[in-house]
Amino acid sequence: MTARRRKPLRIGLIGWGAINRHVVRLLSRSVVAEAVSIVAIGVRSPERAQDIPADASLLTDPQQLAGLDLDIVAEAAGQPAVALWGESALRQAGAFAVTSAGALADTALLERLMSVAEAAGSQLVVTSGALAGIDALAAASALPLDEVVHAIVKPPAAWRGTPAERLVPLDALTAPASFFIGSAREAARRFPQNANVAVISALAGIGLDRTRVELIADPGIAENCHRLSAHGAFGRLSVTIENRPLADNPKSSEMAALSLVRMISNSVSPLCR
Ligand SMILES: NC(=O)C1=CN([C@@H]2O[C@H](COP(=O)(O)OP(=O)(O)OC[C@H]3O[C@@H](n4cnc5c(N)ncnc54)[C@H](OP(=O)(O)O)[C@@H]3O)[C@@H](O)[C@H]2O)C=CC1
Ligand SMILES: O=C([O-])CC(=O)C(=O)O
Repeated sequence: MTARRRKPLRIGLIGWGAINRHVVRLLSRSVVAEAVSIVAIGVRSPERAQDIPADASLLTDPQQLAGLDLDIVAEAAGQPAVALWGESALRQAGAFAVTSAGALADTALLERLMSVAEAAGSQLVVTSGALAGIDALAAASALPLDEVVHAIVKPPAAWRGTPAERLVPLDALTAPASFFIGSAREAARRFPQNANVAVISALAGIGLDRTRVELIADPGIAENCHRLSAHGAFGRLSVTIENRPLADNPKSSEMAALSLVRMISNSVSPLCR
């Protein structure tokens, strides 16, 4: 990404839940702590937004991003928040980093945000989220790709409160159960809290309709796992990551927060890695 490099980097966060709270904790202990400043937090329910960073303003309306001179607005608030905050973020900051990437399965929204970014000279950034291997998949897509398959395997608890409850007996499972096979677009639409990653792999590789996604509940694991495989003119890719779930939200992985921390650190550090 091409955020202006200066110190401190002025960051706005959208959402003050498990991921963004953890991002702030991790940044405050990191080597870039002095080089970043959380200046605003956009929330839906201000009465629930406890313990926000001392210098941050609490925002409830996207128009309040104006005048804050932001470098990055980083979203981790859920898919509806992307449409709600995205246009204003792209007009007011150098970059809008999306964690709820499933929102971008709506092609009209994706195209609208890209055209706002183009007009404003900013960037819509799809963070790698809970995934591993996205850098290689995106690089591989410069040559023809034949197939990308993404299996999302989570413990039954991570699928509670989602349509999986109607497709598989989550509490009675004794072995892994596959309950969805379909396109990345459909996975993200039906499982908005668990399959944002499907859109990340799709946008990196062969798109929302050609990327095949399988969803699995596995009572034998404690981690949120992603198995990504691809082949094409570049060769073959096969990557598995076993993510520790976040203590405050078992649907989300530690790595989703770590990816945001990496993106922010790379925007301010003299070494981008
Ligand atoms: N790309 C990836 O790999 C991953 C993506 N995700 C995505 O990240 C999202 C956030 O995850 P996580 O932090 O664990 O979720 P949480 O549920 O812990 O936190 C989400 C927070 O966002 C707030 N929120 C909801 N709507 C809005 C809005 N319109 N504007 C501002 N804030 C809002 C909620 O506030 P309240 O309810 O109090 O109003 C809540 O505090 C998930 O919903 C999912 O879409 C998650 C994991 C991995
Ligand atoms: O954290 C994960 O493993 C992935 C996830 O929840 C999502 O894509 O929404």
